[in-house]
Amino acid sequence: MLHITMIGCGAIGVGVLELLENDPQLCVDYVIASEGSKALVRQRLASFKRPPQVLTALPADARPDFLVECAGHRAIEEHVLPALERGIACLIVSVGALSEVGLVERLEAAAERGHTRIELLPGAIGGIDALSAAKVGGLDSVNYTGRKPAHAWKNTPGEQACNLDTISEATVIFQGSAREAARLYPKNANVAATLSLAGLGLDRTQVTLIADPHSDENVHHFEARGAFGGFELSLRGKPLLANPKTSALTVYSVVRALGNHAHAISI
Ligand SMILES: NC(=O)C1=CN([C@@H]2O[C@H](COP(=O)(O)OP(=O)(O)OC[C@H]3O[C@@H](n4cnc5c(N)ncnc54)[C@H](OP(=O)(O)O)[C@@H]3O)[C@@H](O)[C@H]2O)C=CC1
Ligand SMILES: O=C([O-])CC(=O)C(=O)O
Repeated sequence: MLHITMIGCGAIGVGVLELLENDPQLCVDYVIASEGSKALVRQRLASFKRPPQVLTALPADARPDFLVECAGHRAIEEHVLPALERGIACLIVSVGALSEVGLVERLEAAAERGHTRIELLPGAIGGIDALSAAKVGGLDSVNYTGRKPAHAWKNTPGEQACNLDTISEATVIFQGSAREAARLYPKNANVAATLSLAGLGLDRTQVTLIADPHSDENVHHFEARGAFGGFELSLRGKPLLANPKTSALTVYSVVRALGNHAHAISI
């Protein structure tokens, strides 16, 4: 049985915990929450058959097989970097945070010092296996378009690009590099950052973001060309009720990754 610690118990964290409840080969022992959310998280987990312990930091003597980050940028600084130094393997969902200059290198250095590994999860997008394999032969271009319901862009610079409450047609709110997209839209930058890290990097990956008043899905579309040929992928993700910025596939991506580590066959 694999022993897991989760950081964050929001929309993704709760979804993951619900799906892991019945897996006899995976046990979540601890959930790390912020001080202010501890009581709420305990309440969320009260009805679980085997509720994990809710703490604000990993105990010094704890040695989980995997630490799974489902929380955000701050949690990478606070919990992932120290865990790597302690030799604990980490799975990261907030891949957009890795757009910050120097963070990838700091994570790599911490993992090397701890003789352990970091796994960046595909989350809301698919085709990362094909894209990173294509990179081996050489990529020429990767173009990504993210289309979300208009309300999913609330509290982002999309509000300055158009009136999200009144637009009647799909409207482009951003066009530029993945680096610029990550700077302006940090909470929506995970897919763009994942494609960049698997492919051509933040400066050469082109991003278009669209607010669509007629859509109730998070649509991720990308096209890649290179020595291997070309491919395109369109993924229409259903948003989670608890957080419309987040696609349900992200939850399944975490569960799949953990299952691949725990079960005899991985795919
Ligand atoms: N790779 C991908 O494709 C995707 C990645 N994501 C990323 O996944 C992350 C989680 O998303 P989601 O579950 O929807 O977000 P939510 O806001 O629903 O949940 C995040 C939870 O993490 C907690 N948290 C934040 N910082 C810390 C910390 N330092 N220590 C402990 N707990 C913390 C928050 O608690 P509190 O409120 O107290 O801060 C909150 O409960 C986000 O960073 C998001 O950008 C999302 C979708 C797709
Ligand atoms: O669809 C999702 O879950 C998340 C998303 O767009 C992103 O962060 O890039």
